[in-house]
Amino acid sequence: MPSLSDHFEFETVREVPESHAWTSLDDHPSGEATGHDKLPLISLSNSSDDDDNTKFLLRHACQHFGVFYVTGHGISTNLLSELELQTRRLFSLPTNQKLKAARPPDGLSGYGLARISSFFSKLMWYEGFTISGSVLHHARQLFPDDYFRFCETIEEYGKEMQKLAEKIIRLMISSLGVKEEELNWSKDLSGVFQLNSYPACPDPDKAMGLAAHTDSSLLTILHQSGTSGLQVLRKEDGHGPTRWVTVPPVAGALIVHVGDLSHILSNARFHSVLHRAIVNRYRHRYSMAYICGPPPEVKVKPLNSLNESPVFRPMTWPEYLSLKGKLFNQALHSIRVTSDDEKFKFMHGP
Ligand SMILES: C=C1C[C@]23C[C@@]1(O)CC[C@H]2[C@@]12CCC[C@@](C)(C(=O)O1)[C@H]2[C@@H]3C(=O)O
Ligand SMILES: O=C(O)CCC(=O)C(=O)O
Ligand SMILES: [Fe+2]
Repeated sequence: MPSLSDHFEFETVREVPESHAWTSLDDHPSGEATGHDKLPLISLSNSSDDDDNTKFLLRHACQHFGVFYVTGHGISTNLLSELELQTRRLFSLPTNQKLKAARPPDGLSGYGLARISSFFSKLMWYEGFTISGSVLHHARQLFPDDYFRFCETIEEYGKEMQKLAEKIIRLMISSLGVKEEELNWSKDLSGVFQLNSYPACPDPDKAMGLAAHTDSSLLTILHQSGTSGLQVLRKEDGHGPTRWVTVPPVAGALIVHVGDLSHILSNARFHSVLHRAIVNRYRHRYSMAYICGPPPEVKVKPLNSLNESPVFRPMTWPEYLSLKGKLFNQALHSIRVTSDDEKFKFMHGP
């Protein structure tokens, strides 16, 4: 299994070593979005909770794309630039300094390889930093003499993200005709930060930035530095051949991924979409994700007011994360209610 000792100084290598050479990058053709594949761009600037047009667009995006851009989100350009600056600052530290804040083997927070590395025999062209809970502890480990600005930026961004996530989730739920009250925990969302770094790579056709996955969140709000790299797996026009479609940075827009928990809440009307990050020959790329989930004790299950039989079993976020840690991209499928469960309910009651 890959470990932190597999870290190396990406900037110093002239070719992709065997340990990082992937053969599966061409599993599907890759390209720019065209025609019907163009990702939805939704403005939130004038949307109140009863804005039917925004809800219609959101519902369409969540059902047919699983990913969309939002503008009019209210996050200032200054804050986004500062976040990017602090992210660059973190990853530019010498490796031994970053390793002082290494994520422990079973821990949630800290610096490390992609968490999904254990499912692959090759390593990714990637370094990540996860912040769950207080940022202060990590900031002190990383920047012992000068951690104030880092903490301040993460805290300020966290507050803004929580407000934005709450707004989008409320709109998504009410776009399904479900009363907000059913989600009585929507004001207590929890959030995890994921800072991602993809150094420039001498042979990008051989290296994988972040392998294909769906997010285990309700939704993930992503800001990418000005370099392309994110791709989503799409079927052309919803039913044609499958291909990797690039999601380029759009000035002023944030990207929202529908996570597995929204897939569950919506009883599979909304789709968490497979996505990955590829790397660039010349440019070091960064992305900053706010991973938003329900309060840890809440059992997430298909919404009652959808009035249909639930196709997923109830599960808390921590339980789902632990399942994902074992089954990776099969986790969602594994909690689908099977016809055997239905038979059991029929014979023994719910
Ligand atoms: C809350 C979480 C979701 C995540 C695993 C984690 O515990 C913290 C990091 C998240 C992340 C970010 C990069 C991609 C991803 C698949 C990974 O390896 O770590 C996601 C995880 C996820 O959404 O399942
Ligand atoms: O870097 C990216 O664009 C993708 C990051 C991502 O998928 C994640 O943080 O979950
Ligand atoms: Fe992701």
